[in-house]
Amino acid sequence: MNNPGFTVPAPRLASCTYSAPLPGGNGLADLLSTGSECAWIRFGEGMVGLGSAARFATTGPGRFEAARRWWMAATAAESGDTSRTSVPDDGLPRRSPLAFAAFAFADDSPVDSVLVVPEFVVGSAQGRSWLTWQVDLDSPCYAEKAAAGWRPDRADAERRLRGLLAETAGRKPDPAGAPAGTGAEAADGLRLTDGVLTQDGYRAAVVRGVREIEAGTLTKLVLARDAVVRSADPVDVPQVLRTLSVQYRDCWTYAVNGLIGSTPEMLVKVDGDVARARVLAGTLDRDGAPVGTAGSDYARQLLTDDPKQRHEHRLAVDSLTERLKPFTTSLEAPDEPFVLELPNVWHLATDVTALLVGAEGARRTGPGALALTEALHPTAAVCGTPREAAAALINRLESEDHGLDRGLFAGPVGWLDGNGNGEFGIALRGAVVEEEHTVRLYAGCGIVAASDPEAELAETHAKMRPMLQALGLHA
Ligand SMILES: C=C(O[C@@H]1C=C(C(=O)O)C=C[C@H]1O)C(=O)O
Repeated sequence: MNNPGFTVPAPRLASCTYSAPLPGGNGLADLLSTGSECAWIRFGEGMVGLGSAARFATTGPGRFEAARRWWMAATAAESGDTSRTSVPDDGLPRRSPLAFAAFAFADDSPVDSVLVVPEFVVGSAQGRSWLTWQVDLDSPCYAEKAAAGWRPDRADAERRLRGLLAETAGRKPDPAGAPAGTGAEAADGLRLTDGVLTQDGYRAAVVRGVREIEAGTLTKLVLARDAVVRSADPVDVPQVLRTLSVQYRDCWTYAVNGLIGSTPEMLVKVDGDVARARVLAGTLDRDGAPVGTAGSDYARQLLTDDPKQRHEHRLAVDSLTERLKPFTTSLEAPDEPFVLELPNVWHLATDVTALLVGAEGARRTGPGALALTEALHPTAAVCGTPREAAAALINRLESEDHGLDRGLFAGPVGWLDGNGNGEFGIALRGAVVEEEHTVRLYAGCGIVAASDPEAELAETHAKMRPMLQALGLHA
């Protein structure tokens, strides 16, 4: 690699992974303590990253390619001993080295897309837990030892982990000073305001979007708005994530570099030769809806049987399958969507499964998670149809008219390993921690010819509800 395309040299990562109980003996989410951890949790399982071994930041249309090249260089030292599957040998998921990642939605966003390589990754899946220690062999701490042949091992890992946990315990926010997270008192110190794209601005943008659709420029467009929560006390990010991971168990709770949330939508998951996605589009607020069986009937009537919702959903599924297909030897996407029930909303959902090309032989020759993410992002679930026309109109109606840059919102967020495996969700139902007392929330809706501005605005409220409630607001 003569011209890797980055000025700071890539690290030379080495790692060791071993079976171990979760530190502290509680659940994964309980490892979140300072707010600077990385996280990826669903149904109580997943991974939490502690500390930092290396980091890469980039912007622009080449952000995925730059990240991919940096990651290839960083993991080259360990890439000799890999098989493609993430569940090999002694039953431990082979996910090392591992980075958490978040990418900006737009090619021209000034916001950094990042790869974060935590020093420790604590993982849990199928009742097993493990620890991975990752170091940069060229960093001042290890260079001399590494030159003499040293490589990370379990004994050193355990020593280092004890040190790291003691350090972070010292930085833990004072629980007495943290917001309680529920109840009227908690809401007292919190203030919710419109963001740069106000609610009035949002209605106006939807009207203009519908007009463009009627004029035939495009078929579907996703428009977003932002809102800001300011808190008298520092925002208790670990508590917010713990709440989300418990209340939205079926969603992927994520934290990377200040981007936090719990998304129900999977852009692409690559495990060995198999790629999976969960496409969502078509939303119904559960607030005020009938409960129990009556609720399911209501959801079926207003989602499954509604041509507007079905149309919106079909466009989102097609945008994913058309772009995924060239990388696959077989692809399954049921014609009939199912209704995904979340605590705040119902969605029309389609799960897609595909077998990737290059499935023969011992090593991956087909695309990895990051290459697929680049090919698939942005789908019509968060951009529109056709993609280019929708992206241009989003730029006009959100950015030029109102100064809203989506930043990492609606971009891919997740993790990747050194073998091309990984999971990238779409960063929805989330927020960016802008500073200790301020978080900016985002939510968007698919706009089609039949869209009503007031109903779309109401839908953004429903989509912000999980984060608002986790922050302690009554929403
Ligand atoms: C854009 C968002 O959600 C997307 C839009 C949806 C819709 O318009 O029905 C549904 C799920 C997501 O694909 C969001 O949550 O902010």
